[in-house]
Amino acid sequence: MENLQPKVRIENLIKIYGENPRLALQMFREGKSRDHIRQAIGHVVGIANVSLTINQGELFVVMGLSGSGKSTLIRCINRLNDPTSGHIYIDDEDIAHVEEKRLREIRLLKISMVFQNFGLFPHKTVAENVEYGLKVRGTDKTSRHQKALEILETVGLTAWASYLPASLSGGMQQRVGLARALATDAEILLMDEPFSALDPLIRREMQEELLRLQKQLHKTIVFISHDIHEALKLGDRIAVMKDGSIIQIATPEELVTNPTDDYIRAFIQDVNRAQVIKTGTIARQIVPLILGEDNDPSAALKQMLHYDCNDMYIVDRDGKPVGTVNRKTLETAISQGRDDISQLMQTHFPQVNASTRLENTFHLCQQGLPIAVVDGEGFFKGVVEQSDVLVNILTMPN
Ligand SMILES: Nc1ncnc2c1ncn2[C@@H]1O[C@H](COP(=O)(O)OP(=O)(O)OP(=O)(O)O)[C@@H](O)[C@H]1O
Repeated sequence: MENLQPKVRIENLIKIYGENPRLALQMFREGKSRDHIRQAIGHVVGIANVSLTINQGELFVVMGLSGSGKSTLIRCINRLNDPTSGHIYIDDEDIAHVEEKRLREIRLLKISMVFQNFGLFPHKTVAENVEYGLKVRGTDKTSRHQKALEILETVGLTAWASYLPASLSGGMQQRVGLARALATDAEILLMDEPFSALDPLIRREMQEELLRLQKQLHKTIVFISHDIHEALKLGDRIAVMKDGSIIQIATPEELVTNPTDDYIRAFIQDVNRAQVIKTGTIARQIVPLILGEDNDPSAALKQMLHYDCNDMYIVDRDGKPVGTVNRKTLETAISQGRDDISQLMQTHFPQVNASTRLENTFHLCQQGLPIAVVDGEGFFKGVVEQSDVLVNILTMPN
């Protein structure tokens, strides 16, 4: 992501549950362990000194096993849980220390929380349900109805606007709930395991729906999940929690390629890495030959020897790949005194976008040539060899 703008900044957050959190806080600061504090005075350190920044427009997943502190963390962001110590800045305003009145305004205007069952009102129509968030924010009737219809169209439920939720299937009701959360003007969405009660098929549908809507809406989303596959699919970044602390914050790719410890490794051991790693990440950066400029076969051969490759890419003057040249072909051409590379070029070659996951690059390996990796505009970014693809799919990181 470019131009990262912090939206939520958490600094040294500590949340302790119990009668006397100050005493427990003191013990914690003296270096007593979470277990020790629980055994000694029965207090639970829910969040044990967490700092992190969530950027504007980011879908930030908080993942961890049951009891690791995910809900506690997300509930501190809108102060459903009062932090014991630390700061939570939302747009540079410390929500941990604002007065009640301002807190209510922030909750109303900036933050929307989505729970597991979405809690639709059974006696309100689908449209009225979607409008609800806007209604409590004081949006007038015409505008909120208009907005509700727009968002219902986005989730493909326009025809159901005047029905009661009970007339819709479970999956459709979930979509209404999601539409309601997204229809509010809240810039920050806190989603606490919203899809975990759904059957796998609907769950996948909802995940895709969320990703699709997020592309249009660019909300800042904090999404809790205990499912690594969901986290990897949805998250721009993922924070992995354990015992109230954050063990690693990383992009999905970093997490599967560079886990920091055994706890993370255990999480990712069953992950299909090919579905996560982008081809661009493993591309080798090489300087290709430029058509019309690098015409000398001997110089080209030298370049190939430098990279120790058998096939070299040729790009046009804009930097887009146009073909490859083979080492043997070059050697033969040199021995025959031929000197124009464009005559030796093979114009059929495999090409893939840098953001393509390895699982969709795999089939290109069969062509026997290194694969040209290009960016969104088609400019040459590097190559991947068949062996690069296989090694990255098959090898677990250390
Ligand atoms: N109201 C509470 N009173 C006392 N302890 C609590 C309270 N809420 C949470 N805890 C404790 O804080 C720790 C973190 O709980 P939290 O609910 O944040 O974890 P979680 O990762 O969201 O778990 P789950 O996935 O099961 O919802 C746990 O040890 C839990 O027992």
